[in-house]
Amino acid sequence: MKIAFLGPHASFTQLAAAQLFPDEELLPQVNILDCFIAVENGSVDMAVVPLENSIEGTVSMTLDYLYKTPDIKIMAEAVMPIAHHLMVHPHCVVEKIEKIYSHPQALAQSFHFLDTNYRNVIKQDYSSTAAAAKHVSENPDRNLAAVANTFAANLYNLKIIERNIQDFEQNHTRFIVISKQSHDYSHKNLTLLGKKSGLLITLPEDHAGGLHQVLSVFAWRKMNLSKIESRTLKTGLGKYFFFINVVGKWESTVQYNALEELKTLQIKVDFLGNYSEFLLNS
Ligand SMILES: O=C(O)C(=O)Cc1ccccc1
Repeated sequence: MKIAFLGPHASFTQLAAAQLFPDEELLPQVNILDCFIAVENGSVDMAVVPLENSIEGTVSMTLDYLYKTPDIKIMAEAVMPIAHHLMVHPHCVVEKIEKIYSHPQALAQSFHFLDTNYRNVIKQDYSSTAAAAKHVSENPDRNLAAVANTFAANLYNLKIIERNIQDFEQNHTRFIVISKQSHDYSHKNLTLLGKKSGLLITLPEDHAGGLHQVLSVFAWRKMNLSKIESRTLKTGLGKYFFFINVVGKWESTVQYNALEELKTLQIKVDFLGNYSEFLLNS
């Protein structure tokens, strides 16, 4: 099987993909959109992309493309502890660092550290932490730094000058496996954290109690929600869709009835699947 991931090699997403798919062909993509395109056009069977971080919140690009591609479903979810390190080329003069590159989520997760210690240094968004590390390694004549993981430091021959720079000790990222097939993915060697289902909800129009109606469909069936996130529809200010996670594996008739009730209320539902959540190593 072919599995796309947000690359290049040694990105956090690759570390997740390698644990989820140790025996499959992993194909690095330049950005999250390319992961979705590869699944959409069938050049890969699945892709692994980041969905949410415990410090910085949702990866909005992933949520947006899940919404835009209703035939792409979630097959599994995996949670991985994240540690960020500041790294430079061995020739770098640390006192003269002019720019720090990383994925926007990594820069945000290390914001206070970087703001305190490198206040006057430009922070530059890059497509991934590993791409930032690669860029630093390819520009040895400039005094650049990257925020990335130890695998990237080793692969791109960079020197770690500050370890564990994330602002909070507890730092976890949730990755999802996306595919055009919706069956539940299982993995016998990974720790199973639980089962859940995912839905994207769009209300027909803005009216009093609209969201309450949606929530009541789950509430009276005692379906416990573990996440509800609103995201702009990009059709004007104040217009949103909702990403919802329901905890546990639900009896199919209960789930079917809940989805039917939402449709009766003229609520647009994209059911993303029933899937397992795994714990990964850092
Ligand atoms: O940039 C990476 O390496 C990624 O895989 C995305 C990401 C960024 C920061 C924390 C977790 C995942």
